[in-house]
Formats: sequence, structure tokens, C-alpha cells
Amino acid sequence: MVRNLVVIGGTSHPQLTQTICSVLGVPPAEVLLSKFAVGETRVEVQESVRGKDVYIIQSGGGKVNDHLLELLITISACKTASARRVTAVLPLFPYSRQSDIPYNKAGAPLVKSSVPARPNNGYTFESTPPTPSPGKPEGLGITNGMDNLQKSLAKAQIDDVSNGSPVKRRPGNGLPRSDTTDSLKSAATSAADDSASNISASSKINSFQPRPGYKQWVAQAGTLVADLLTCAGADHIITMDLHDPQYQGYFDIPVDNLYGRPLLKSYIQRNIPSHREAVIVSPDAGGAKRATAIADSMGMEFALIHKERRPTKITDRQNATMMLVGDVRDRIAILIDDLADTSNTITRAAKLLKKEGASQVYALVTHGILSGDAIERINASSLDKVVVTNSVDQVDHLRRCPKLEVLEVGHVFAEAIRRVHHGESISVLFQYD
Ligand SMILES: O=P(O)(O)OC[C@H]1O[C@H](OP(=O)(O)OP(=O)(O)O)[C@H](O)[C@@H]1O
Repeated sequence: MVRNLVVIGGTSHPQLTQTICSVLGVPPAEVLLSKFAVGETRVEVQESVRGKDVYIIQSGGGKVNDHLLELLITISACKTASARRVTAVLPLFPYSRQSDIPYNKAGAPLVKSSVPARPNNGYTFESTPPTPSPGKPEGLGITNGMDNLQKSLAKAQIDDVSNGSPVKRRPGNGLPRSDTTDSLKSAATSAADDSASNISASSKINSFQPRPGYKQWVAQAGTLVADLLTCAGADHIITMDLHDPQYQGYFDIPVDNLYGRPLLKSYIQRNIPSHREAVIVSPDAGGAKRATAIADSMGMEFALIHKERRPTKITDRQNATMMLVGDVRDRIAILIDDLADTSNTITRAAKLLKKEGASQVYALVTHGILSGDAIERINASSLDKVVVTNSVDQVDHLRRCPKLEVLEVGHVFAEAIRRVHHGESISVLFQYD
């Protein structure tokens, strides 16, 4: 039993809150989390937190914006109720992929609007099924509706390119066209991949018609989210495997960024046969440091999937041509990444690794966000096994994905909370060798 410590669970991940409370030996605090008819979030803390050390558990993923606002309101409620200290525990930190902006040689934060070159090496990275575009109902993605949409998107794109237009344009009325040639089908798949962006504003970005000489302005939402948490009253943040560890520098309160690597490493040791002969693979250059940390500490070989062209827009990232640097022939390949959202990255990487002769492909990912059709995409892919932690709720994912295995992170967060509460060092939780 820990004294003066209060744990409040948000709506994003009740199971994780339960696990953390069981390990700490405290009951979750009584709170009322609901919504007004209009959709506004309502929070009532129904027990005294005066002078207490409060930990609010709320993860990203799922209805991320609702969860974020609920967290902000709960933090504010605790501060105004005279809590001594409020710590936001965010196993998956929302908006942490937006701490930076798309790469641009000309300087941040302006982005060029140009049509990227298509991969032309004959190897395609189409994903099955394609993810619905943002703003469309999720269920539209798999059947005839999506087929028709793909064709019309592809036609619009071909028109744009042949007209020499610098901007990809979606068809104005969204109605399907009748073209059915093979080349069109393949272009349709590429267009659908474009539409598979997990960036919620992409449809608007793609339909934006800049004037000559004008460039788009990209919001830095990561900075805003850091400011919002601090402004709401958070005194401390605990999170895990931040997409960009430098994001900690956006806060002027302490941020403890725990590692998911010990869990992944232990899974490899216990579950992958002859793991020392296997190869650790990073699916992109951004994750190379993460993957080499595991490979080096386990004395395993490392390979990298290199995206040949660095895209200028987030929405173009899926079009980059991929090539493998390293040898995986007749060996087990273990993809390591911090998160899987649409799962395009890991499924495309798996396809390439199998093509290069890998005997089996595992994907070990800290945050299994698995939005939209990600599960269907994994089920239809060459991945043999996908291992994620439950930093995001996995109950529904587990039911739908036979390839999925889940590692528990509740005890790691419980131990971090216990140590922070008692003023002990938590550096032991950062060690993974
Ligand atoms: O499941 P998906 O939707 O494919 O997304 C997963 C990928 O997205 C993130 O990287 P990001 O594309 O942001 O690039 P970066 O690593 O270069 O920052 C992450 O590190 C994964 O590699």
C-alpha cells in the first residue's frame, strides 16, 4: 500500500490502469468521465486529491483527440482541487510524431508541393487492403466502393501529371470513372496508398492549390501539445519510447521516457529459435538507432531498409522506393520499430525481406496503434508474427489478429510511478543491456 498516491484512469486504457493499480496496491480513484450531448468532455473527480501525488493514466491511439482533451481537463481538475503534484502517464505520447516537420532542404517549416517520382523498378509496395482516406467512413475501404474510388483517384492523378500540374488533385465530385486498364489499376493502387495516409489533414493538403511561388505552412502540433499539458497543470510526464526522444526538450517540466526495449529483447531471447543467427532489421533510417541498440546489446547482425528518395511531405512517405542494406537470406528477420499505425511500414518491409530470402519475418513494435485497416493489412501480409506492447489497448486487436502477441507494460509503469512517488531514481528502468 502506497500512501498519498492517487491513480486516475482515463477512458483510453482501463485495463492498463487496473494493472498499474494492482501492482501498486491502490484502488483507482473515483472519477466521472462522460460527455455532454454536444460532445464536450465532462470530468468530475469524486474524491479528495488535496495534497496528494496524482498520476493520470491516459494513452494515445484510438480516439486520440478526445483522450487528450480528457487528460487536459482531468489534470486541470486535480490542480484546482489542490493536488500536490500531477503526473501525466502517457504510455503512447499523442502527437509525438508531429514534433518535427517534413524534411525540407529549404528550411522549416515550409513544404514544397510537387509530384514525387513513382517507383519504377518494377517492384510494388501496394498494401492489402488499402486504408480509407481520412474523412471517409472506415468501412468504405475494402470492397467495391474503394475499387471505384481508387480508379477515380488514379485517373485524376494521371490527368494532373500529363497536364504538367505540380499538384496532385482529387476528382472534384468523387464519382468513379470507367477506366479499367492494367496500368490504371496499378496507378490506382498507388493512389490508394497515397490516400492511406494516417495524417488527418492529408485530403485537404492534397486538394490545396497553391499559387505559383506559394508554399504550405505546416503546424507544429507537438509543440502545442507540450504547452497544453504544462498549461493545464502537469508537473511531470512519464511516457515510453517517444518517437523522437528530442521531443523531451519541448517541455520545461521533467519527462521520463521509459524504454520498451527490455521487453522486446526478452521476447527475442525467449521466443525466437536460434535468435543469434537472426538479423535485426530497421524498416527505415529513422529507426536505425533504436534497432542497432538491440542488435548490439544482443550480439546480433543488423540490416537496414533504406528509402531511396526522402519525401518532402509526410503524405508522400509511402511512395518511397525501398531497398535492403544487409543480408537476410535463409535467416529470420526481426523488424524493430517504435510504432505501427497503418502498418504500411512493417508490411512493406516484410514483403521486401521475404523477397530477399528471409525465412521468417517478425515485427517487434512498442506501440501497436493499428488504426483503420492495419489489422487486415497485417493478416494479409508476409509477416509471420507481430509483437506489440499494451501501451495502447490491444483487446480488440488481439481478437482480430491471429498473428498478434502482446507484452505487458503495466508493471514497468507501476514501478516508475512507485519510484517517482518515493523520490527514487528510475534510471534502472532505462537500462536494457
Ligand atoms: O504503420 P505506419 O503508418 O507505416 O507508421 C509507422 C512508421 O511511422 C513512424 O515513422 P515516420 O513515418 O514518422 O518516419 P520517421 O521514422 O522518419 O520519423 C514509425 O517510426 C514507423 O516507422
